[in-house]
Amino acid sequence: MNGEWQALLSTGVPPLNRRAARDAYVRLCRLTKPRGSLGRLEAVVVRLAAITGEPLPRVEPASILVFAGDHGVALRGVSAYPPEVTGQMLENFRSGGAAISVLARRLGAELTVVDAGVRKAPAVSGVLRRSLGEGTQDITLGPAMDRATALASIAVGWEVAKEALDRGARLLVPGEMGIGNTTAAAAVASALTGLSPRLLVGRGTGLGQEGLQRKRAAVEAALAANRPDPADALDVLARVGGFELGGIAGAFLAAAFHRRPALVDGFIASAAALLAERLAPGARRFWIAGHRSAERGHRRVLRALRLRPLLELGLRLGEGTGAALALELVSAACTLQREMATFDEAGVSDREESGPG
Ligand SMILES: O=C(O)c1ccc[n+]([C@@H]2O[C@H](COP(=O)([O-])O)[C@@H](O)[C@H]2O)c1
Ligand SMILES: Cc1cc2nc[nH]c2cc1C
Repeated sequence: MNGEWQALLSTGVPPLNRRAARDAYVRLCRLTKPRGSLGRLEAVVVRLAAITGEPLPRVEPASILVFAGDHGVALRGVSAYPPEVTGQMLENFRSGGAAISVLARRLGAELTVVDAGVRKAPAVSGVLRRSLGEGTQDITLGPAMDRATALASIAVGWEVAKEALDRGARLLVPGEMGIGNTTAAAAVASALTGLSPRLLVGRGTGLGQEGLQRKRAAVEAALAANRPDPADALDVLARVGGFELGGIAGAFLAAAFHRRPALVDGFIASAAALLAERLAPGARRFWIAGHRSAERGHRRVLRALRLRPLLELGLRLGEGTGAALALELVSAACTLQREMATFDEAGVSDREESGPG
């Protein structure tokens, strides 16, 4: 278990490739458009070049990795849906009926579904079995898992991501499924940022006012019962996190250490990204925030990550859906960089360097 990833982690996050970033920028300036007129798409291309070392970056094939895990705290009325939905959705992901399955097909992206610790996983083929238990323990009473299991959950994510990269994936989209996981993600985010649970607890799958109060109390109870150490991200994951959060964190780390971009999805994926950034400071520079979800705390978690989302569509689904939608734009940005004509090629006059007269 203490494999490649822990050795790499100790070497620190690799540097960005400034030369490739500069070459990408120079080409963007030569393309037939007013300078800077593709706005944030230009920043995306420059960032992808810096990450991959390729001035003409490509993001296809992309690989979507959905990590599923259950949460003991889900039995405390903190979600609008019953906990068995997590396991039931595994079959739906696999058979192609879930939102992320549809988006993956549209994008021509590979979709890998990982059982990282679902309580009653259906016996279906096509789901990677990497289960670390039948859901976490109830975090309002004690730790979600022990420290060794938290490490193992990160290793699962790293290994699944590494396998996708070895199959040729050029970009990763880590997503998740887990009834109750916005409670765990809020506790993780509160522990890591020091912000009050009040600012980070939202309605998740659609809780009413009473449920929201219960959920806030549950997060406060979890933090009081566990006292996670904010300076030790692994402790935070073990005490108030979840198996799928660890998996996502591992996938984000694998992307950064192998110089591949990853897109950040919603609130849970962002809390996991913050865990990963605390484990390997600077890894955030290898990730692009896809979408800001409607979940209350997401803006603050993105701010802690210093990432600005490409989209704000009000989704609150998870699974990687917001990031998958952003991938359409990221992919378009790369195609523009590769296929647009330069001023020279098209015989179009470039701008005057010094003003008229
Ligand atoms: O990604 C988000 O921002 C997001 C916001 C709200 C809900 N979700 C999804 O809904 C589930 C968690 O919601 P809950 O209410 O059960 O904590 C989990 O499966 C997530 O994928 C996801
Ligand atoms: C049906 C359903 C699908 C989901 N996908 C991610 N979270 C979810 C929560 C529910 C309830």
